Amino acid sequence: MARNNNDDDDAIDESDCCGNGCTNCILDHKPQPSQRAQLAGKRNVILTYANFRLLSNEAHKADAQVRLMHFGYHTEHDADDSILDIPPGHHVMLRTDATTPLLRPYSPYWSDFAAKEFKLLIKLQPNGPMSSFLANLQPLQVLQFRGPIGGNYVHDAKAAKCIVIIAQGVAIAPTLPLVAQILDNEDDMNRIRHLICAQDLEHVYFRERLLEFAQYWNYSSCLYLAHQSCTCCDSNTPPTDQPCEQVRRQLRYKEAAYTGRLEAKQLAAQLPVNDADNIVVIIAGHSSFQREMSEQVAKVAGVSAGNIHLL
Ligand SMILES: Cc1cc2nc3c(=O)[nH]c(=O)nc-3n(C[C@H](O)[C@H](O)[C@H](O)COP(=O)(O)OP(=O)(O)OC[C@H]3O[C@@H](n4cnc5c(N)ncnc54)[C@H](O)[C@@H]3O)c2cc1C
Repeated sequence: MARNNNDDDDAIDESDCCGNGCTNCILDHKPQPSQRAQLAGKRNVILTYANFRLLSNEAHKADAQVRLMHFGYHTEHDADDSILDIPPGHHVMLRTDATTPLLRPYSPYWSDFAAKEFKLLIKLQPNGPMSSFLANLQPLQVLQFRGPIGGNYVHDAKAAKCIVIIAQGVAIAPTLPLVAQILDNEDDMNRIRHLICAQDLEHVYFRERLLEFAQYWNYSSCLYLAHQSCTCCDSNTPPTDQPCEQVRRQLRYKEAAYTGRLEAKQLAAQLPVNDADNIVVIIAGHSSFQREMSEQVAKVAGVSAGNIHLL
């Protein structure tokens, strides 16, 4: 059961941190009133812990441990003076004290400003305390979220750079609003290379959405499928630049894939040569993945730390 929201001041202290060493910790990135909310003259409901009701909870077709959860703002006194603003690339903190107090960050892949709703893609971790709690959620159950937290990457629509977005597994979620923001703005001349690391094609989340993105002149993507199986290759078959015929037949128009991990050689092929100042790299994934990828992009393309952003 969610707590009553009677502590709704905006103070942040040590107890607001989940202790997992997040790159964008709430202690350094306090939720700030958004420009959009200020322009609209409205209150952003999520700036302090707010109640959200679970509207739907679907298992992903390839993996029952991956859930698509849709939440809507819940209040008994909803005067129309509020909005929900979670800018692209930001996350929110989920707080629960069902059994013991727990705090965990989650990154919405979709949110609606006026309807005050958002969606999460959640991978339930074996034996994870928050995962166990989420696995047993009931329809319409009310949870408490606070945010938006982030701001490590501030997009410049006038920059005309090559934005390389590297996403691992469910961490593709916060990269979708970032991509959509660029593609939806006709005046934005930045180009996006979306490098998506997944175990296999079945685990490429939001594949249809990625195919929609591929219609735009300034978007391209490549899937890195570390454990793609087929009947023609075995574990001794070395990865090649082109997937085998069987995997190729499963790809859709404008879909590029590589059956292996994204490593230095593949990164070097994706990053523009001798143009480090015009490359911006955004990395979404587990902290060890973020560390490894940051080191690789710095090494293979000389991208400076200031142009590498971790979500
Ligand atoms: C900024 C940020 C945003 C996040 N957004 C999302 C999101 O949108 N969806 C989502 O499912 N999770 C997300 N996470 C992870 C999430 O906060 C929890 O860690 C996760 O749900 C597990 O919580 P837990 O309490 O069940 O298990 P924990 O006790 O936190 O973790 C259990 C085990 O799983 C490992 N683990 C946790 N997360 C991952 C991961 N992503 N990949 C591989 N191993 C992992 C931990 O290292 C640990 O060994 C995000 C994390 C951060 C830092």
